[in-house]
Amino acid sequence: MLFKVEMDVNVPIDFDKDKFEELKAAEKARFQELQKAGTWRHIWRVVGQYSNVSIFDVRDNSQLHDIMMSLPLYPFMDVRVTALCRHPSSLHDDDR
Ligand SMILES: O=C(O)CC1=CCC(=O)O1
Repeated sequence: MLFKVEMDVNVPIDFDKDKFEELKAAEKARFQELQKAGTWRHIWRVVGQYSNVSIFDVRDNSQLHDIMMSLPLYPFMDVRVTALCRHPSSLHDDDR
């Protein structure tokens, strides 16, 4: 199942900088693990914002939920999830 996930990262101005760098490194490692597995298919930065738009390919809603809960930066995120399905005109067989 495919989902568009929009993540806005909001870090309190007085949050410990070293701790935040640790969380960012952990987030990057988790992202790259999921990207290699094909689960986190795409990510784009939203220009001018500490936000991204991502496409996830997961088994079901529960798997996406568990992944989101596992993200090190999750406590700082506002997240919007949109379920996607294949467009009938798509040339890509894996759009489902
Ligand atoms: O930088 C972000 O938008 C948050 C994030 C998601 C994956 C990653 O490496 O950083």
